Amino acid sequence: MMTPQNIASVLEILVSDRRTRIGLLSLASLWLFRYAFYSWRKSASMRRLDQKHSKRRQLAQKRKDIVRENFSKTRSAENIANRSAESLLADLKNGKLSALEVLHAFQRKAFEVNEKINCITEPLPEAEERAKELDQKADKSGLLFGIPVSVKESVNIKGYDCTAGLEAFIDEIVDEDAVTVQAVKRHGGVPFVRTNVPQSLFSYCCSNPLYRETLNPQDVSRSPGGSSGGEGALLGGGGSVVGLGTDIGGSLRVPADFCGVYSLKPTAGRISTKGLLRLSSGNLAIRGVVGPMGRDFKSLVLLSRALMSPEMLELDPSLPHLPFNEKEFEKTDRLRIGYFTFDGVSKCQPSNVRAVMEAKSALEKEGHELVPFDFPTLMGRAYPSADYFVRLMVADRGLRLAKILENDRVEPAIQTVVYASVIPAWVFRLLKKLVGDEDRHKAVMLSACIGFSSIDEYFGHVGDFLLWKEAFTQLWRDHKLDAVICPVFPSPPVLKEIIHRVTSLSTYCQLYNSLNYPAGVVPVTKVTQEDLDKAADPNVFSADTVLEKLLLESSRNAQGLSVGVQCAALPFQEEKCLRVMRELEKGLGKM
Ligand SMILES: CCCCCC/C=C\CCCCCCCC(=O)NCCO
Repeated sequence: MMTPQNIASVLEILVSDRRTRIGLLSLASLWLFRYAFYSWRKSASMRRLDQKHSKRRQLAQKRKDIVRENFSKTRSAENIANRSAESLLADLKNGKLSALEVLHAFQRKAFEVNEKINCITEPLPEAEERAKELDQKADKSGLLFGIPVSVKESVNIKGYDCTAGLEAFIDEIVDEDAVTVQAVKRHGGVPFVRTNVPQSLFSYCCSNPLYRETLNPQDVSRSPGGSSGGEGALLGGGGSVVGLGTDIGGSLRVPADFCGVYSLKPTAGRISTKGLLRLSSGNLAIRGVVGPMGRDFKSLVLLSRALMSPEMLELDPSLPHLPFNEKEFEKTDRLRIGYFTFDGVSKCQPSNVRAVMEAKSALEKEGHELVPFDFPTLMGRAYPSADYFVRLMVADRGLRLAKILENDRVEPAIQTVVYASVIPAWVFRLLKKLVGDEDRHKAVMLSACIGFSSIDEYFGHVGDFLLWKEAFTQLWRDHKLDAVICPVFPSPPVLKEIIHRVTSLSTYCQLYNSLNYPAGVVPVTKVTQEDLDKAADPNVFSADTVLEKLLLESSRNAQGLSVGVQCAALPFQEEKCLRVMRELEKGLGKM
């Protein structure tokens, strides 16, 4: 038996033998040498990385200086940057405003907002020339004529590197605009700034080692959400009126919700994704999309029209021929709309339940029929939507991303990816058995880390997933629904210290990525003291999981912050989705 005495006597024998002593000493020195060598190599590579970051930031600063000098020549015009895209467009077309003065007003405002919340990575100095060219044109047609458009950093812009805050892509200059940027330009839009993202776009944070952290314009102690967080923050702060974001698990919708603005996640395949930095482009089960964001609803519709225009279809002939259907959008007949406030995974705080119920009343006021759509109960626990999403999203256990991150500083939000790629799957399988399914969020996270042991298992899972999607759509049809409204996120905007932990809480958004349904966000209400009192009362609201408890903590002092609602429709029915959003706007008295 191995007792401490036995171990001590074995050690004594070993140490008393001279040759063993020398052997042990050599082994220890070798280990020490190896450790010192790797530490030195690591710190040298971190120094190189810091230099690379600082050089890239200097370039961004140079571009800022050029742009500042240009807009300083024009007098300050706050009243321009406050206006909606629709009202600007009217004056740009009738000649009351020039594209250049509109650009300068937005550049000035964007810089002002950026000083407070660090939401832009850099401006695009070439916007100046573009605006001047537009001002020379007699033909002022184009859905976005002269409108400044902000662009998420991971969307390709010719002549720039699109990094997603990853070392591997710094200075990798792209030679063509993304198709969406080309479409914006064809419609007379003026891409003018690039907005910040979380490292790798694989989280709901908005921080990366290169461009650092973006803050929420409503409350700087909170995150703007991600991954289109810079975009949401700039729009919410008033520095842009429309912009482009991307979404594979909520990245257009979480920031819109957290920053009090509008967005539309389209069906994958409706808007071209050519020219996006996509780290999971090989994932056909859960597909990434690019979509519009807007400071107000009408501006969102304007950009949506441009992104689904015949010009877009011409630029990417692989898209189905579905130009924006004005007739469908303009319809006014009564709609049958489902609603739910619990998806079976993440319990919503009172403010977020109230937002859905207020949206329900607003839509009823407009004459629509609202019916409960409690899909988790109707489908039974055999259909855990969150589990399908995460397992398929990281079917490679994050291996691809972990390789890209090899020489990088890694942000806390994606540390799990690095751990999962080095710890054997059986460890997570065992942990999942021990933990059980009681804590739904832990179970979801562990599912993601387990991955698949064979292609056979993966295909089986995808097969089950497709059946789940069919069952969901059938349920929707059985309820004769035109659309569904539900929460965007289970809580108000989250504190920046904990945002990196909420990945498995964004289940309301992930649902529509799994289903590939279009879904948009409308800000509906603001958190009240009464909401917070209810949240703190265990008789009214009980947080079940560790993360729900953490969210509850984070919601303290959240009064006054915006809370939105998601509106979803069946695949390729973006117009219907926007129509429900419009009806909601009307019902809320915003139109
Ligand atoms: C194997 C690693 C486990 C890590 C656990 C991660 C769990 C779930 C991953 C989902 C994260 C999705 C975030 C997507 C945000 C988004 O929409 N990005 C937009 C990309 O264009």
